[in-house]
Amino acid sequence: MSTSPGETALLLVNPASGRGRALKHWEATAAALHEVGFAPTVHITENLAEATTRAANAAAGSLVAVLGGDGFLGAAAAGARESGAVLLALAGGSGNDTTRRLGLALDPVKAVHSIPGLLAGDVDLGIVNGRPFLGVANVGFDALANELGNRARLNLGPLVYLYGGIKALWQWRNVSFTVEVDGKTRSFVGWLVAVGNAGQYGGGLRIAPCARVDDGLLDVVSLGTASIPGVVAMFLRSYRGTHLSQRHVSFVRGSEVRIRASKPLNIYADGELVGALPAHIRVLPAALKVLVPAGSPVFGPTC
Ligand SMILES: Nc1ncnc2c1ncn2[C@@H]1O[C@H](COP(=O)(O)OP(=O)(O)OP(=O)(O)O)[C@@H](O)[C@H]1O
Repeated sequence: MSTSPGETALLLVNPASGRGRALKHWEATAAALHEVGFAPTVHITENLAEATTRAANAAAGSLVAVLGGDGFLGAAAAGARESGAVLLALAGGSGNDTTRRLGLALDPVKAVHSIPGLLAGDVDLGIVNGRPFLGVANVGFDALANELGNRARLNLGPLVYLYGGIKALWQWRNVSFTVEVDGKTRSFVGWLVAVGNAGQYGGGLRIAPCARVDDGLLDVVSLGTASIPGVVAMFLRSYRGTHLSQRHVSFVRGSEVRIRASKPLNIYADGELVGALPAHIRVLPAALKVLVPAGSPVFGPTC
């Protein structure tokens, strides 16, 4: 992205992200924005909705740098979609999965210094029950792990999701899911349904490893009646994205997804609680512009 001296930019900071990680880094991040030619206005937000409003009120084509986690980034993306502002994801959260998946530096200062070499790519936005998301919408065992991780008292960084997953293994009981993808319905008993846009969650789990943000499609990955060792194996393999060929894992791509379950379950998106099933998930192709490095892993052919 080319910049001219004194160019306006917003820096949105979630003081709660990463249990204080964003707060720790915002001053150095603002200074780095100055160094690359911006005159940033900093907003330390009061809540998630403020990220949406601030990004929605930004000038079209202006930079909105988002220092927070996946949930905060998703909220800002919802606003940038309305204004036409260009988003920069800065890792200030616990998992920072979408920032990682886009291929950006995890050090916010380094990411800002890389701006002159970044490109503004058109990125799809997922919408689950009316709420926009960039990364993954998920329901089942992984959503329970997310919920239990959010309740952890200790500051565990990305390990918070591992902690949540271990706790969830003892609590989860398989459910009967009905999943419709572009009109084709499948019912199965199992562990989870994850709908990927950027496709990564949980601090490094590439649950939908073939997901691209520029294909106008969602990658739907389900896990059926695997044993506990089978589930653990799947999650371990998902760090490398090699789990799709595993028994009980199914993968289908489409633009509209409906999910129901045999008992009340909550669906999460970008690590945030959306609400209860049923869920209707769709994709808005090329909905917003996001800064990415050339050769970003979620643009162009993946697998
Ligand atoms: N002042 C605030 N501004 C914005 N969000 C806030 C604020 N206080 C608490 N939150 C909560 O922060 C959560 C979003 O956190 P965020 O995604 O930025 O970080 P994280 O959960 O630590 O990281 P990750 O999602 O990458 O694992 C939301 O649930 C939101 O309600």
